[in-house]
Amino acid sequence: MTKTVLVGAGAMGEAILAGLLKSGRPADSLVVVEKRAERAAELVAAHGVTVSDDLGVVAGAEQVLLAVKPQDIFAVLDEIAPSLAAGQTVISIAAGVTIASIEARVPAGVAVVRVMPNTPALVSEGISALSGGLAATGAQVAAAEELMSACGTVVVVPEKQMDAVTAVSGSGPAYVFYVIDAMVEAGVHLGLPRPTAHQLAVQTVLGSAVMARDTGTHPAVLREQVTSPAGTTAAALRQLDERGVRAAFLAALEACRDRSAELAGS
Ligand SMILES: NC(=O)C1=CN([C@@H]2O[C@H](COP(=O)(O)OP(=O)(O)OC[C@H]3O[C@@H](n4cnc5c(N)ncnc54)[C@H](OP(=O)(O)O)[C@@H]3O)[C@@H](O)[C@H]2O)C=CC1
Ligand SMILES: O=C(O)[C@@H]1CCC=N1
Repeated sequence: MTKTVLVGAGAMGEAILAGLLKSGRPADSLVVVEKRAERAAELVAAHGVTVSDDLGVVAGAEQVLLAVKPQDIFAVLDEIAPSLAAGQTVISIAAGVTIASIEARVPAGVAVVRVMPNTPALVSEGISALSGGLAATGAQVAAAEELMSACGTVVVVPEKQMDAVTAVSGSGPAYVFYVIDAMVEAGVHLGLPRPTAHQLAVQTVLGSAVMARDTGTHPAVLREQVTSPAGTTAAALRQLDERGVRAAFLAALEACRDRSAELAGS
């Protein structure tokens, strides 16, 4: 029996697929559904997995992981519902889409688990927040946790926190890449060769994240440790404060949360 069927191997689906395979998950325990022949060939060549254009392959799978856009998920659910049966688990990573709206479209006894992953899953450094639905047993939620743990850290959260989670970690890598890109461009502006600016910016973000994680020290304290009296960092941070960067982050994450909530009805 195929253990897991992945429906949708776009940016996030392929990152999860790569994370699963990198963690040692056997390729023959996975089937990917992809309708476009050209994309299917790419996935076979890159990952050595079985790719089908038939959503009927979900029949009998232990887990069906839906990685399609929120705007497409209900059409996919309506198409696969006749092939699903009690005991299977549908895992959705669609932003905003609620567990109840999925449960309403699958047969009774099909477990639903909602997950918000992020793209660092590709390098097994992702973080996924996960909530189980009404029909999901402890064992089914644990199996979903195990699946996602191949892509990095997993935390279980109440579903009502999912829009906020999306604002912090689901969309979060985009903010970090934005910061890296801005630091590289600024470094080039200051006269550094682009490869040097890139290496300095990426390792600085990586080292800072590892330090925040491994020391457990509050980021404000870590920031103070960099900020010598009347020094260079204080001059830089003053510019960030004067230009409203902290307020911009709050507004950005609020907009993200609100868009996630809107997608519930997509
Ligand atoms: N990108 C991210 O960082 C994150 C995304 N998510 C969620 O993941 C989901 C996917 O997002 P993302 O990867 O960015 O989007 P993409 O558009 O990159 O991927 C969506 C994929 O779904 C495929 N698809 C659509 N309909 C079907 C179908 N009927 N059968 C099989 N495949 C289908 C598309 O194929 P085709 O191109 O051939 O139409 C495409 O490959 C969304 O719900 C999003 O909210 C969650 C967390 C993070
Ligand atoms: O931009 C999006 O809608 C998706 C959901 C979280 C990250 N990317």
